Amino acid sequence: MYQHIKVPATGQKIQVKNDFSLIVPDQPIIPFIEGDGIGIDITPVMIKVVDEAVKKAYQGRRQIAWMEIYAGEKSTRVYGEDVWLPDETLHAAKEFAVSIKGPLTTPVSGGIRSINVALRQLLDLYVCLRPVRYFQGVPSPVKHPEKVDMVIFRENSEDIYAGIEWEAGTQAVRTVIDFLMKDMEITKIRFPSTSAIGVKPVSKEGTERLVRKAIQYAIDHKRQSVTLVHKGNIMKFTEGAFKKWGYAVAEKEFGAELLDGGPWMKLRHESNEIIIKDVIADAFLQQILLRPEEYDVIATLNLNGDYISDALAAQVGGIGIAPGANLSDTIAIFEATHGTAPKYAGKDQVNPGSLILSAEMMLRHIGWQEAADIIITAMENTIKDGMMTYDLARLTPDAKQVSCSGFGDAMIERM
Ligand SMILES: NC(=O)C1=CN([C@@H]2O[C@H](COP(=O)(O)OP(=O)(O)OC[C@H]3O[C@@H](n4cnc5c(N)ncnc54)[C@H](OP(=O)(O)O)[C@@H]3O)[C@@H](O)[C@H]2O)C=CC1
Ligand SMILES: O=C(O)CCC(=O)C(=O)O
Ligand SMILES: [Mg+2]
Repeated sequence: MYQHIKVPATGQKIQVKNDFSLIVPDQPIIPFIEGDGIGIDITPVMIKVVDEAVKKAYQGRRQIAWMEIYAGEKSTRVYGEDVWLPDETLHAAKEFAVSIKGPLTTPVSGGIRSINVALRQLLDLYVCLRPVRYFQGVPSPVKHPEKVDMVIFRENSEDIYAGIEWEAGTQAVRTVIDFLMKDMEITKIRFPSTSAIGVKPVSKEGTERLVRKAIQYAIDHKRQSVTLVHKGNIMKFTEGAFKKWGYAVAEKEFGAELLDGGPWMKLRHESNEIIIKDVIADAFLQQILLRPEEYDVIATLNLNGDYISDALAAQVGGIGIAPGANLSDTIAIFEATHGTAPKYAGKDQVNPGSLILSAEMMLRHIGWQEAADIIITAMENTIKDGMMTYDLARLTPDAKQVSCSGFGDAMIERM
């Protein structure tokens, strides 16, 4: 059935029920994409750590049957030049429901469009979920990194990531600019003959489904607030509408009520009260440095979410320990927040923590909490003992610097 993907004979498929809950066999087949650049370093370490945690938690009763699927540079070697994202990779991600991936390269300016974004869009993985928390002992540029405990819900299917843009100087951009100036009577394009144009679609449906997930998460995890982060003062009909539609979801679907006359709202679920608020994106970026304790669950658009993810990751010690997940109602692909860090590729040097913590999220997603807990404790103890990869070690005077694989081994020793 598959051309290059070898389905392990020993495992079984995870199934998704009509209510979107999962039926997880004891030997689930989990597809993985190795990833470009440092993917070659971090992915094997992640698999080793996860296998050990699962072994410790379930003494052989449960085991992941890993199945390699291909995207990015490795795909072009397996399937042939120019095949960056084979159909069967998309098919496997759907069929097996839960996967994990390493980072994939996207060239700047020309060349292919992002395979990462394509995966999210083609599979309609509309939530990019990125929790940001502090691990004791990690060096941080701020005085109180422990005050950061936020969960970012980044809209993952629209905004300027839709890739609708036309290059300056082309016939296509001239057609678009002519249309804007003649038919739409736009007079504000400052340099029409040398402009490129990009389009930013933001929809009511896309906003509602994202904000719905963020509020539900806040309810399920007893969080204090959901903040809609937008630049609605400038982009009124896209980012401004995100704010308006977001509040409307809180009111209509969750029964939230205006707080002190609004626009902030509050909703009550059992004994928990959740504040729904909004903040303009630039103000948010300074406030997360000054008063991070005031922010909890964050719901935001695609580009804002991209910037915020890296900024918050830095605040708790960097992108080496920043995990994430791309989710639809039926499919999940876990991945780190960072990219391929090409200068470190193949050097066994970078921090595998982000991908390991992404796998920890994956274990929780399939209900294997015991294995996930083992990973968290091992990560905490490894860092507490001063065992760190270069990124954290260079900022920690007493650190015992370890390699990428050395960090994985140090975690396993502490399980
Ligand atoms: N989801 C994905 O697959 C993503 C892919 N990308 C792609 O990755 C490529 C490179 O992007 P770039 O902008 O350089 O961003 P990267 O995140 O790849 O790297 C930027 C810097 O972050 C640090 N870093 C990243 N990963 C780690 C790690 N695991 N451990 C320790 N430090 C780390 C390094 O800092 P230092 O130099 O200080 O040591 C590195 O130079 C691009 O093609 C981009 O499109 C980018 C983001 C996400
Ligand atoms: O697709 C890419 O190359 C970059 C993606 C990215 O920055 C992200 O997912 O945070
Ligand atoms: Mg990013």
